[in-house]
Amino acid sequence: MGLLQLLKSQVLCLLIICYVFLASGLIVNLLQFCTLPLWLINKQLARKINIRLAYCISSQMVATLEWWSGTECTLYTDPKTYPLYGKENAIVVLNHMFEIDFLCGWTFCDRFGVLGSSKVLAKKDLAYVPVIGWMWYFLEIVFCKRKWEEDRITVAQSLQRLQDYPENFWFLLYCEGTRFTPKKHQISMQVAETKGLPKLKYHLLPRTKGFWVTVQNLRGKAAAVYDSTLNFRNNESPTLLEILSGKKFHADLYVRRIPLESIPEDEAECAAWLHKLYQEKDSFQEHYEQTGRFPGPTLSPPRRPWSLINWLFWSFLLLCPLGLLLTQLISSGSVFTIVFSLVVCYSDLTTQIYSGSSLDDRPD
Ligand SMILES: CC/C=C\C/C=C\C/C=C\C/C=C\C/C=C\C/C=C\CCC(=O)SCCNC(=O)CCNC(=O)[C@H](O)C(C)(C)COP(=O)(O)OP(=O)(O)OC[C@H]1O[C@@H](n2cnc3c(N)ncnc32)[C@H](O)[C@@H]1OP(=O)(O)O
Ligand SMILES: CCCCCCCCCCCCCCCCCC(=O)OC[C@@H](O)COP(=O)(O)O
Repeated sequence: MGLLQLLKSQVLCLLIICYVFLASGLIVNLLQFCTLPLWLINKQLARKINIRLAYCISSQMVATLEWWSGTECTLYTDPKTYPLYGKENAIVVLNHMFEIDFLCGWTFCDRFGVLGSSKVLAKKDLAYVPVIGWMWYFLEIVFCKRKWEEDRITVAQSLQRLQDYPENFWFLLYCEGTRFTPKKHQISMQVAETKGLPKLKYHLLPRTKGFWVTVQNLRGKAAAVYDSTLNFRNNESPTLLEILSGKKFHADLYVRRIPLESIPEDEAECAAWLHKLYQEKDSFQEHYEQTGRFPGPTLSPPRRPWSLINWLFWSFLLLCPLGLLLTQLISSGSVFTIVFSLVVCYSDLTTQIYSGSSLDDRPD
């Protein structure tokens, strides 16, 4: 482990990153709350302001992936459709296998200039999470209770509201509905069997209702479905904690652009279409497993400096007063200072001693 890597893996760094994220996030949430009266006067302006405010939060997580951990992202896609990305509204269908798959999605959103406005069909519980959930409320994120009797009305209504959305967005749909685990896979393949559907090896059986309602309600607004399949090199499954500790990974994303008009309108036909799509996605994963790459040409859309600039701005704004406070406390020699310093040093030390990486790095 290099010196820089060792520095990045310190608990103190993690605490600083989380402090900046939470403090800035709550400030942004407050600013978003202040835009409430504007929604009554000028809705489109309120939406545009909220897109920029949301960028302040989500781009910090993108910055940790791109600039702090240095994770690289390669896109496998048709060069003919590449110029359309970010220039049109799209429904993104992504496999849900990794803890940080949403973060890789955000990274691509940033690279194509749609990070602030991008949306997801998210479970309702996430709406109550401070910072991210509250930010989503002002971004008009679509929430579902995973109770179709209720969702069929509320999800459709939320999607209809996006018809006059003023900026381009990508709408993310995890059709599997939950993250892949062997247990969930086993159950969903039992469902596949009872429905007479072919088995999937790398995906859960997709839930078709959310896809159908999304496609139907975004017709005329979204131009295409981006069928996206994500994987990490060397069979790795990165965690958020590893990213925050500065560990580097390499993500590969395979994207196919499918015009929305080519998707059937009838619910049953649309469901059959989605099942076929997941069988194709499964074959792409099989290809990746066999060859270590997805089919087709690769492109590497460059990371942009804005996420880093935003992160540095908030860090400067929030760490300067904290630094001044700590300097004052240290010069006063209070009991709090000593106890706080000891706790931080102790936790750093124990992490170093017990973490697998430091043990692995010892000479034989
Ligand atoms: C160029 C670059 C391109 C791309 C870049 C990539 C991405 C970037 C894009 C945007 C990023 C933006 C934001 C991302 C940020 C963060 C995201 C983070 C978090 C969100 C994650 C979530 O919250 S996921 C959970 C919520 N979402 C979903 O659940 C969606 C899928 N679900 C549905 O669609 C459901 O149908 C529903 C929710 C609408 C309703 O659910 P309900 O449970 O009521 O109904 P079902 O669908 O289950 O209907 C019952 C039918 O299901 C069958 N069944 C039963 N058991 C199973 C099983 N185990 N598996 C499959 N099917 C099952 C049952 O038999 C019923 O069958 P029917 O024949 O009657 O339909
Ligand atoms: C700068 C960075 C600092 C970060 C420090 C703080 C970390 C805060 C992290 C907030 C991340 C919020 C993004 C939420 C996305 C999580 C994905 C998710 O939750 O998917 C749910 C699905 O799978 C369904 O789950 P199940 O209920 O089926 O199981």
